[in-house]
Parts: sequence; structure tokens; C-alpha cells
Amino acid sequence: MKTIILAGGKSSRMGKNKALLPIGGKSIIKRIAEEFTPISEEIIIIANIPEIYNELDLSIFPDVPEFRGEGPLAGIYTGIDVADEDFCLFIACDMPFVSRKIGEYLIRELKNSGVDAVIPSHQGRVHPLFGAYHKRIQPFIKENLLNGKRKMSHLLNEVNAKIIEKQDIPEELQVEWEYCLWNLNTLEDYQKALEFYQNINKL
Ligand SMILES: Nc1nc2c(ncn2[C@@H]2O[C@H](COP(=O)(O)OP(=O)(O)OP(=O)(O)O)[C@@H](O)[C@H]2O)c(=O)[nH]1
Repeated sequence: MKTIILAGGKSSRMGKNKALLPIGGKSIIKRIAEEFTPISEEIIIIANIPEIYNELDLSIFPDVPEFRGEGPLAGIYTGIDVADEDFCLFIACDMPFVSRKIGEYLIRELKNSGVDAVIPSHQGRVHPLFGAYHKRIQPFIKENLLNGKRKMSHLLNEVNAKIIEKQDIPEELQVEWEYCLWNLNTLEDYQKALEFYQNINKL
């Protein structure tokens, strides 16, 4: 499988590039890349200012010109295009604690169940930016973007998406579930993530 990190956002609520915020001495995007390297054939970054990430030594592509900067859906469209692979795992660059075990689980479900997408959900909230997607959804994304429908929820209503809840996953993965889905939007979120990181490292 290929892992695709979406890093083409504006981080306007954070006020600085979320992907580069350090946690435990490492940027979030680097943490994600390192976490997924052991299980990925390739890690690809989709970012609109690619040179920012040169030091990561990964493949970096901007959104396709047709949809540049049109939100995460544009990043997924581009990721599917460049990965040229049936099964892709997408991860937002603002999820510092994503887990490869859960990523593997999502991809396995995608392969075994034959659906178009496998998406985690926690406490009534779906997290489509840590999800496994089949290449065949690409025409649906294109149609939505051409019609100005940028919300992930539109796409998930149109394709055959399997939503996974905590109780669906093997028990040994359930501990990781909650923090794995955590994404950071504001400085307050970042502060909480730093505290969480310090606390788990004290255990
Ligand atoms: N490739 C690509 N990724 C995007 C785009 N917009 C958002 N993302 C990524 O999608 C994820 C979620 O982004 P959001 O938090 O919704 O948006 P954001 O622009 O990063 O942040 P805000 O400006 O605060 O809304 C992050 O990993 C972003 O980098 C885009 O237009 N292209």
C-alpha cells in the first residue's frame, strides 16, 4: 500500500504551518512519515509549497492544477493520481498520534470487504482524513469538485464507505483508537497534544 500525507492546507486557525509543529523534538509530519515507513511501499506528500518538506526526502507533489488548494478532497484526488495504486491510506498532516497498526487494519478491511473506503469514527464523528480509499472513487471526487462540493461528507454519501467504530476493531487496538484520531486545528489543541505527549512518556 502507499501512504499519502495531505499537507496542502492553510493552517489559518493555527496561525503557523501545522505539519511542522514539533512534538517530542520532531515535526508532526516527520512523526507520521516515520510511523508509516515500515508498512508503506512509498510515502507521498501532497503539498502546495513542496520545498518546505524537502528535508524529509520523500516524494512531494502539488495538487493537480485543476483543483489546486480546493481542500482535502483535492489532495485526495491528486494523491490517487500520483500513487497509481488501488489501495491508499490518506493521513492529514495534523494528526500527530496516528498509528500504523490502525492504518494497517483500515487497509486490510478495504481489501477484504471490497468497499470503496474505510473510515474511522469516534463518538459520532467520522475522521475521513485518516482513511483507506480505493482508487475507484476518483471519478466521484472529480465530479464533486467540478460541482463545488468540497465536503468529505458528500463523497462519503456517494461511495460505498464502511465506517469503523471503536468496538469493531480488535481489542488490542482499542487503547490507541482515541488518541490516534486526534487532529490539531488551534494553538490550544497543540498545547494539549504537547501535554498528552509528555504524560504518556512519563508512564
Ligand atoms: N493537498 C491539500 N491538502 C489540504 C488542502 N486543504 C487542506 N489540506 C490538508 O487537509 C488536512 C485538514 O486540513 P484543515 O485543517 O481542514 O484545513 P487547513 O487549511 O489545514 O487549516 P485551516 O486553515 O485552519 O482550516 C490537513 O492535513 C491539510 O494540510 C488542499 O487544498 N490541498
